[in-house]
Amino acid sequence: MLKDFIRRRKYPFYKQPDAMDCGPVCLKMVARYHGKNFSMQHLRKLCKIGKQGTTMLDLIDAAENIGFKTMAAELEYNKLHRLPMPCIVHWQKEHYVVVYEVNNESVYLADPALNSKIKLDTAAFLSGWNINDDTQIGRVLLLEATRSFHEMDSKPEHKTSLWNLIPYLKLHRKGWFPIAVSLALASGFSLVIPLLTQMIVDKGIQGKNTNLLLLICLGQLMLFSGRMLMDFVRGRLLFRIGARTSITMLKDFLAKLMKLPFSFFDNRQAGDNMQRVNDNQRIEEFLTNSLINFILSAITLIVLGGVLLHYNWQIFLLFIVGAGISVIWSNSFQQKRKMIDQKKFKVLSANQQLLLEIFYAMQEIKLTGSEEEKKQLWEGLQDQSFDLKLEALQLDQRMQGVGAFINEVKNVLITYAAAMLVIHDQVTLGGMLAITYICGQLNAPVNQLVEFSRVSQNAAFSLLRIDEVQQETEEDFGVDEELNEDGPVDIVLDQISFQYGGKHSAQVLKNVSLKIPAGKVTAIVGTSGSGKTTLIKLLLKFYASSAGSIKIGKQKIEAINARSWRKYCGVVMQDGYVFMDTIANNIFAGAEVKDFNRLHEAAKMANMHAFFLKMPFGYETVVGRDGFGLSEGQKQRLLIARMIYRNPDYVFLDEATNSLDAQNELSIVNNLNTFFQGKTVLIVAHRLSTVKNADQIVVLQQGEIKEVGTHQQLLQIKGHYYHLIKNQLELGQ
Ligand SMILES: Nc1ncnc2c1ncn2[C@@H]1O[C@H](COP(=O)(O)OP(=O)(O)OP(=O)(O)O)[C@@H](O)[C@H]1O
Repeated sequence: MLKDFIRRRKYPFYKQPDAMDCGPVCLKMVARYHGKNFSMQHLRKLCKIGKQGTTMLDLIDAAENIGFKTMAAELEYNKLHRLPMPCIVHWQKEHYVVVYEVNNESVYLADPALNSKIKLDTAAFLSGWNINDDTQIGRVLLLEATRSFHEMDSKPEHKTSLWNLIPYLKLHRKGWFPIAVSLALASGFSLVIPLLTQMIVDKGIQGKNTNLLLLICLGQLMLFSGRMLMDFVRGRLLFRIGARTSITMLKDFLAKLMKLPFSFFDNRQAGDNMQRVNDNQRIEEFLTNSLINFILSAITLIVLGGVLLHYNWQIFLLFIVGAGISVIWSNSFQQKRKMIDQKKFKVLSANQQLLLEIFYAMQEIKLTGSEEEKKQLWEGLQDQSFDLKLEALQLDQRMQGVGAFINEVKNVLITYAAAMLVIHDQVTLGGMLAITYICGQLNAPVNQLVEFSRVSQNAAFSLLRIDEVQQETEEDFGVDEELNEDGPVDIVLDQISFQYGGKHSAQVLKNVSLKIPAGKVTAIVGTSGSGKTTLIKLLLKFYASSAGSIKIGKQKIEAINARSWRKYCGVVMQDGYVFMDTIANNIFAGAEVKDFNRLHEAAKMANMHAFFLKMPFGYETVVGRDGFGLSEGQKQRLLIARMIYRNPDYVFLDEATNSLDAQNELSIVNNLNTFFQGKTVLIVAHRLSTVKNADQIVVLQQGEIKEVGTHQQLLQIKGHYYHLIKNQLELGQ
């Protein structure tokens, strides 16, 4: 039994840093079980993790890449115990967990979304594993470590622990000295107070010495005042150190984020990055609160524990046994608490998701009349949440009630034992009071030490998550070449292929070869989803192609520093963003020189000058998400003005005029045609009016180039282009 317990404790467990990391973390746990340590960064890359996480096929590829022989199967529950363990199972149709052991009543599993391993009974396991409710069948990925796995070198994680905070703390050396002094004095106080208590009784009361009594009380008063003053000063110092450390860390974090490639943000949910900002706050809380509480508790325990031992070793032992039983009692509830936490977490996130959807989709809800449906969904979640809260409360009450009873029994026993010692003249009455005072003072530190182990684990995990971002390769790491700029040059794509995910994901671009000539306008047309935006993103170095090469003049795009390249590009994307800032600053965005004459010119070309002048504060009016509202068409024209102000050599427009009315479009397209003179331009558009004057038109269908030519040439061959724009021709555009 004990052997089983020890063995199970050794099963590796890792928590997933990001919402979509369950696949690679499961692989990490299984590899660790077999003795190899692979970093999350490495496994994430192998799993080709995207916003939707990893597919079973990509997980298999990744496992085979590190030397596992794999077999994926759909299997009946009663066969699970015969499989080689550990294995990975598909969980609740959207998640992966590791199963370490299966026996008659229970399944031991490691769910990376939780804080530690859990044991589930068969019914609970089946409810998460079953493919559907009527069967006892689920999906499993079996992994066998082969020779090549054992011969492979580990690629361990960059080492992170709470010690990594030391360089940050060193920045505030001066503040730590007074804190250390205040802690030393605090420990002195905790030593002196029980001794003073004893003196009051033994010397003051029993010796009927009123002067001494007064003196001790005065001394006690001064000690308390001193302690309060020190707590006050320490609180301030800690706040400064914690807040400054957190700001420095946050600054480093944001500086790093800005240097990361676009794919980093594309592959993660925004919530994961926000979570990392919260992680910084958690570390601040750890430094300013938990760490000092821990040190204080440890000092109090050592000093008061020593004094108690000095008074009487039997009472000391009684205290240790009592405290030990109470800690074991609270720990015995861990498993149940974890399971309730898991359910609570799910309900909470579903609740948050639903509320967000209700706020964002209010228009659709009203239009479709689904108010009642959404309300019922929400109420259902509230009922579940209520049941879980009640369950948690009952558990807590049982735990705390019995815990308090154990504590009281311990206190009564100690009082009884101390009283017996007084009766047998082994301890004075003052000594007895000092002992009960000490035992009372020791309860809180014991609980705080237990709590600290949990808080420090969370802080270490937060630090790991922040450090993971610090370890990511920067967009321009080792890429120093500037663009050789003597005016625009040709951009040449040679056999470009691209997939967003792993090798099993869809090919978005297939062998695309294309010359975008310097100083000319190239238009790309094609049905929705044919890869037009993706092509622009490759040209802007947001992604690297899976195969083939892109050259800007004679330089390979991958050799050119991305920031240097983008300096020469003016882009209006389909989902371009208007910052919450003034109109002027929105147009100046990223510009080194702020020239108001040029700003007005750009706005005029985008047909927005007159409109901006009519705004409440003209060009100083704040627009954007929470600013003054702009229509889609006005937003697009502002983005066009921004692009014009940059006066780039290379222009990329992705459906930049699709929200404009015919009148505005005509006039802006005319202005742009003048602006395009001498620039290399790539336009993605559906509207005939935007593309027909292009020097060359490229037709992209399902990631492949089908036709290239001028409007007239393509009309004549009556192929893909003709069919794409036929309706617009008939409409006479
Ligand atoms: N970040 C992404 N991750 C995974 N797949 C993506 C991503 N972005 C686009 N895709 C997929 O790539 C394919 C091409 O998308 P893309 O946006 O390039 O098409 P498009 O031709 O610009 O379409 P539209 O005319 O509708 O804007 C689509 O099937 C889309 O689902």
